[in-house]
Amino acid sequence: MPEQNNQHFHAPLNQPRALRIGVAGPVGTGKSSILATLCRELAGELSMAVVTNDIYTDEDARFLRSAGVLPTERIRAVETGACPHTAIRDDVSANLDAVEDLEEAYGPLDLVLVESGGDNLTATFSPALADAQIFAIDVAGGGDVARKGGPGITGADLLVINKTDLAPHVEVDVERMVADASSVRDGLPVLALSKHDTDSVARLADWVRSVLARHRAGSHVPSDPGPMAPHSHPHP
Ligand SMILES: Nc1nc2c(ncn2[C@@H]2O[C@H](COP(=O)(O)OP(=O)(O)OP(=O)(O)O)[C@@H](O)[C@H]2O)c(=O)[nH]1
Repeated sequence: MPEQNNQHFHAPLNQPRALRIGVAGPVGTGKSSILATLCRELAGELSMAVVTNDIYTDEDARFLRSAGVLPTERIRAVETGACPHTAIRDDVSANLDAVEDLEEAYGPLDLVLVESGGDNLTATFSPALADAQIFAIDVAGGGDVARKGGPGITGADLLVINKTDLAPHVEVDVERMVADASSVRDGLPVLALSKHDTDSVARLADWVRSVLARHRAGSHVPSDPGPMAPHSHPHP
């Protein structure tokens, strides 16, 4: 793990703040695992921090701290109370405070990952909180989930179809699921991912690098699929 900077930091005017990527999706689809994977892949080259949202606990933050993927003080938990949507979409102040505290304490940061509380298919981040959004569904939820639509599936900057290693056990055709998802996403990228498949993990990290490059170039929205053309990702 790289040496971490504990000094207080004020970003110079010409330096962009950290890229903020939100990760949302239904309960148990692998959001925390995606954060852990990205920290493992990218913390050697980027200065990173994480904010988790749980309804009543700080369980996701504790999972990430115990995974040892980042220094524990770079992982902050927001307890959202009853409605996880509110904290990431409507009143994002608690999350923004957490992000800004982390930038103040450990900046300059390149990347802050914000995990939403597990919810349903309608969770989306306010653009005031996240510059780009990953939405995670998984094969264990059934092959037809990708066809159900909803703002996460149709509009997230990257749709992850997770746990593809489980597909044979739950009788899901991943290629079909990717095609279904791609057809409702109007060219936005879809990634078939398994934390056990190093090629898919590398593609996930490459997507984040490409979004970061656009962020640094001053382009806010990841408007093109970058290296993740919808039909170009093999899966295990
Ligand atoms: N087989 C397999 N299991 C996975 C994969 N990714 C995550 N899991 C497992 O799925 C379960 C849920 O993963 P989490 O990362 O906790 O999911 P989450 O979306 O953060 O869960 P909530 O925060 O409770 O909504 C855990 O047992 C993970 O080990 C994967 O790629 N393959």
